[in-house]
Amino acid sequence: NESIVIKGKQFLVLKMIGRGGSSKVYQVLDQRNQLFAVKYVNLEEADPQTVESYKNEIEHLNHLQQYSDQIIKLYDYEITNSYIYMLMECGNLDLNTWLRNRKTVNPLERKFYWKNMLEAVQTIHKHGIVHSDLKPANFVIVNASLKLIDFGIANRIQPDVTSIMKDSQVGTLNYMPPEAIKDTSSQPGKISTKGDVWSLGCIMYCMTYGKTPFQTITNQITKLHAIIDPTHEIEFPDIAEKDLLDVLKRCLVRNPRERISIAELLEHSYLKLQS
Ligand SMILES: Cn1cc(Nc2nc(NC3CCCCC3)c3c(C#N)c[nH]c3n2)cn1
Repeated sequence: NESIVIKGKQFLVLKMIGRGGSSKVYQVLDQRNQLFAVKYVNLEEADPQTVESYKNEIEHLNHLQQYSDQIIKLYDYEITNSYIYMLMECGNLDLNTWLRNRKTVNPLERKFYWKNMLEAVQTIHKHGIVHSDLKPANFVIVNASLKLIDFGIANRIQPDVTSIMKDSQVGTLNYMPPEAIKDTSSQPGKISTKGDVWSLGCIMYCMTYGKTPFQTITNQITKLHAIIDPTHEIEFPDIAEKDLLDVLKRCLVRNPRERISIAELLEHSYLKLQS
């Protein structure tokens, strides 16, 4: 097995967890047999703007460590002109893989994961960051809680055609809010924090009904039209947890101004622990 040296510390690579474009994530062991995740980014094919976006993401990740336990721990990092190494805490599994493998979700587990996701996203919003591309692969399960692993700031380095995009959920439209599609200015920064609420609502919809609201529409253009079409009613099959049904309906409101906020979701009766 190969080893990686970060800031003079040696790590033994156990396996590659995932890869996307020019970045790879490894599961590694340090000398004391502690488990870590190392994200490696090859900067050789990255343009200056992309390098800057990665540095920006790392600075924010480093800064937000202190504000919430629902942000992945970043222990160290090394940036050179040709690569980036980020030494982070290692999750047991990402939420996308976990959702795919689980047929049914335990209601209490779902409620706890929802609280974790809200807290993570509230933390980045409080520091002026809107993710705008939230999906299950952005969260990992560490012991019993969910942690956010990226803020959607770093550009996806255009992969060389040979690289197999195993990064499971790159480019999925299933979590995209209507305003991001309709936003004629198409300035990403223009999307408010309410866009992340829509995406979180799609994740919770999937944890409730086993699929995202528009997953059955396979044609991407038809899907985009359905997301923005007010006459296309999203189905909410009846469930025992009426509070959860209310959460889903309030997150999946097409008008961002009428959509529930993160702060209101954290006060919602669904999160009150009795039941
Ligand atoms: C499948 N699986 C995932 C883990 N754990 C894990 N995956 C991480 N990224 C994964 C890369 C592939 C796509 C899904 C996220 C990171 C991480 C970053 N970035 C920081 N810590 C992590 N821990 C164990 N199995």
